[in-house]
Amino acid sequence: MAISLDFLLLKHKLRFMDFNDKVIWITGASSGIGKALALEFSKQNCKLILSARRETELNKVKSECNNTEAISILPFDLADYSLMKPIAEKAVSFFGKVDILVNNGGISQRSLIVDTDISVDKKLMEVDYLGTVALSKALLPHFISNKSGHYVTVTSLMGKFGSPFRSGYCGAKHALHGFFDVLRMEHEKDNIKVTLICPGFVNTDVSHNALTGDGSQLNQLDEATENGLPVDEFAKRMLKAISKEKFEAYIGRKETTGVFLKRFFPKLLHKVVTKSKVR
Ligand SMILES: NC(=O)c1ccc[n+]([C@@H]2O[C@H](COP(=O)([O-])OP(=O)(O)OC[C@H]3O[C@@H](n4cnc5c(N)ncnc54)[C@H](O)[C@@H]3O)[C@@H](O)[C@H]2O)c1
Repeated sequence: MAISLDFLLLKHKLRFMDFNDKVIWITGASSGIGKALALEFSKQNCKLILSARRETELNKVKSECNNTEAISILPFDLADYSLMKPIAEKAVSFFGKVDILVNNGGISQRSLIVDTDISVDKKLMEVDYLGTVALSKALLPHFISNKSGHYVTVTSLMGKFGSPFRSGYCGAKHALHGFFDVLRMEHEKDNIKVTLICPGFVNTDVSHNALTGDGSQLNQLDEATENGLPVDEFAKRMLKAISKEKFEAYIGRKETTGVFLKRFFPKLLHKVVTKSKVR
């Protein structure tokens, strides 16, 4: 009995050992998945840097976390992707290093291609793709000189297969997979890791904040998102995937089978998604 208890404790310790004394920088930390990650990470013995655009919202999240003295706030807009170098330098200056960058900030979309102004496609690429890529590139010299670093990028199942009403979003999220697969290959020699997290439906304000065809916000919670995984459960599963240094993790309910269908039965997936009432 004593041996099995020791074994369980060791297993538990091993699972979370990775985050001990680590500095973890989370973008999109003001709400939803980013906020849930901040709360979950703050239970570990690590230091956090929380980013999003709104300083007051970030301070609210910080005040709900454990161990607030080990948390710094760094507000910025992912769309200002030419400013990422000084932002990365500032992040490193807080605790002297960054070990894990969680690229979570992003916006979604709810509009048919035919109704979507090209400025909306541009905005989705700027925030979801270029902002994330520019930030990751700005931090790369630090990871290389440390001979260590972990990029954790939240894409979506929509980064693995398409779904109506999300053309620009799918484009940006697919592009992230291309970029980070190459980064993983080019910098394995520098001990740099890449984990791509692909959420299914998670109960957050993501659809509320999604862009419509003219660039305005949808301002409503869609049913599938509302019935999605509870965000705290999602965050726990995401931490597990990060600690295991997975290449990719699909976190959701039955919608994750879409990845398998796309790979082996693409025409069946096409039929299922096209006929689906879930939006
Ligand atoms: N919730 C889901 O069902 C779901 C599914 C798949 C993927 N995702 C992805 O998860 C990530 C988090 O989304 P969420 O569900 O928590 O939604 P959310 O809208 O609650 O959170 C998005 C976060 O990104 C930040 N953000 C948006 N635009 C920004 C900008 N220009 N600059 C800086 N920060 C910006 C927001 O302030 C917020 O903190 C996103 O990348 C989203 O695409 C979510």
